[in-house]
Amino acid sequence: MNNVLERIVDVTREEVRRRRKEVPMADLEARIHHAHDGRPFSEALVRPGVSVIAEHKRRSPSAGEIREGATVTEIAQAYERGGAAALSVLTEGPHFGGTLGDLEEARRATTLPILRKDFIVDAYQIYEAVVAGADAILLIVAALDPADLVTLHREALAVDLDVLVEVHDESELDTALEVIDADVIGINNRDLGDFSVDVERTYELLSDVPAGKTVVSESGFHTREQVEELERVGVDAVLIGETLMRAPDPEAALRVLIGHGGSGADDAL
Ligand SMILES: O=P(O)(O)OC[C@@H](O)[C@@H](O)c1c[nH]c2ccccc12
Repeated sequence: MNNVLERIVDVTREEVRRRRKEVPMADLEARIHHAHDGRPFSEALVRPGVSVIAEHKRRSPSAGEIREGATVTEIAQAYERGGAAALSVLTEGPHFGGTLGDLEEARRATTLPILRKDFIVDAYQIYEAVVAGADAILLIVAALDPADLVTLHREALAVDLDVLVEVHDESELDTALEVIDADVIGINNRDLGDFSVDVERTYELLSDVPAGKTVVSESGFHTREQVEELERVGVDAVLIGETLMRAPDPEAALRVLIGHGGSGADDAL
């Protein structure tokens, strides 16, 4: 594992230990039975064209503060009106400024399926996700050893969550396929070791993904042309955060990226 990711994972484990003391796992388990009905996440990604998973992201280690002042409700509703297929809500606190409360708020504000975007290393976080109203979680292959990947994947499916399995290179893709036979594969164009971005990463790995898998390209997208290129090569969905969060009008920006912007709408980006 590499440095930035390693540090975030260490901090996450500490945070989970602290939260576990406040709300014991058994309490969360009891609350799962009263959790909301799920919304179909994976299904939303395989509609015709490239589906957009629009992300709520306040700040990041690479970009610093991205957008201040806007509420989750405003952003999530703008994404829904703009045509997002699903939402991603970053709930990691120390590095991304997110909370589980953000996810709860997004759930109340829209009808879209929601991905809990976080560094999931413990089953406790999966239970939290369900109780907060998530329909899917992210598992990052680079952050987990194979045994933990198997356990967490199984736990998530057992509580009816879909799982987006994130890879960044060929060996991680092999792990995702061989160890858990992942259905939904996220190719992250950003290296979580140094936060450098190269959207070519998606094209390099795509040919190694077997037919029948759902592919999501993640990170670094700014233009309609880039999204069109993904569509041409058969990528199912794209995960976009920063470009939408920085846009003066996130709804208009999303329309442009999806191709529903109309003439002269490029200014929205
Ligand atoms: O803001 P961008 O470049 O559009 O990227 C969104 C998303 O892919 C990115 O936030 C992300 C992908 N995988 C992650 C894992 C943890 C935290 C964040 C991420």
